[in-house]
Amino acid sequence: MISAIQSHGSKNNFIIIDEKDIQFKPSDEARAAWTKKLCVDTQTDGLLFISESVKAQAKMRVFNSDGSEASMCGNGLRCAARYIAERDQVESFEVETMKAVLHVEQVDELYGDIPTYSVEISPVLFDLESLPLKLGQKKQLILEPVPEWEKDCLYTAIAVPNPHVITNVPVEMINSDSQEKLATSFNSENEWFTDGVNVSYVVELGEGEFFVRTFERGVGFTNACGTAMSSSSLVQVLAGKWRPGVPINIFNDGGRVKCVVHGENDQYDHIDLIGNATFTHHLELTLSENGEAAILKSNETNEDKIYEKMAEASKEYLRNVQPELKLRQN
Ligand SMILES: N[C@@H](CCC[C@H](N)C(=O)O)C(=O)O
Repeated sequence: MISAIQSHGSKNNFIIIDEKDIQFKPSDEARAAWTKKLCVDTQTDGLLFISESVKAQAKMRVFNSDGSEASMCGNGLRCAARYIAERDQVESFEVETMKAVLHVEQVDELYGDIPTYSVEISPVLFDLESLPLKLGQKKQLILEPVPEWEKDCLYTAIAVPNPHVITNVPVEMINSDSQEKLATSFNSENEWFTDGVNVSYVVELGEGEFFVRTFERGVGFTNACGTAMSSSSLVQVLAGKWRPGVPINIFNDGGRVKCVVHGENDQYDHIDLIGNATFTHHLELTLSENGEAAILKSNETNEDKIYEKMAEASKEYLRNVQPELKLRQN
C-alpha cells in the first residue's frame, strides 16, 4: 500500500504518485494501466509521477486519463511543485519534465489562503514539426485561417512543448458544438495532427481578461488546461490584445489564473503560469506490477472549501461580464 495525493490546479484534477514509495520499478505499461483505472475511479484527468532527477529537484511525468503520456502539464506542474516543495522543504527550484527543466516557485496567494505556485511554461515552439501539424508547405500557423476548419476563425499552433491549437471566438461559438467536433476530429485519424492536439477556444472578456476552454488530447473537455491558458495568453500578445511582461487574467471553467508572457521583438521564450495547487484528498492505494490499481482509502482535506469560494467568485464575475457564456458543470 502507498500514500498518494489527489489534487487540482483550476479543477484540472490529478493524482500525484511519488515513485520513491513504490517497491518495484514500474513499467510504462503499468503506469498507463494505473492511470486509466484510477482516473475512472476518482474522476481525475491524469496521473503525475514524481521521481528522482539528476538535473533538478525532482522529475514529473504526466499521463493523460486515456493512458497516453504528455510532454507537459501546466496545472499538474503547480500541484507537483507544491508536493515537492512540502516534501523537501524548498520554495523555489527546478523540476525536470519530459523535454525541459522548468523553474517553479511558491508565490503570494491570488485569493484567500489558497497555496499558489508560479511555473515556467517553456520552450515556446512555433514550427509545425514540433506539434506535429501537417499543413501543406506551411512552416508556422500564426493567427491565420484554415479554410477546411471553422471559417472566420484565425488559428495559432504552438508547442510548449505539448501541442496546442488556439483560436479566439465569439461567445455563440464557444457555446456551440463546434469545438468538440473540431477537437474530436483532430484527435482521431486525420490528415493534420498525427499525434492529436489540445484545442482551445478563447473568448475576450475585457481589457487583459479572457476566458479559455480546452478540449484536451487524451482526456476531452477539462475544467482548465494550464499549458493551453499559457499558450492562449501568448496568442493575445501576438494579436496585439495584450502586452508581454504584464499579468493577464485567464478565466476558465474551474476558476482563474494569471499568466505573464516573457520576451520581446516577436521572440517569446517562456510564460509564467500562476495559480492554485489544491490538495483535495489523501489517498491510500495499491499498485501492482501488472498494472492493477485500487483506492483503499480517500480522506478529504478542507482545502477545496476555500478554493470553492474563489471559483464561485470567478463564476459570478463571468456571469456579470459575459452573461451569455455557458459554463461547464463541475
Ligand atoms: N492539463 C494539462 C495538459 C495535459 C496534457 C495534455 N492533455 C496533452 O496531451 O498534451 C495542462 O494543465 O497543461
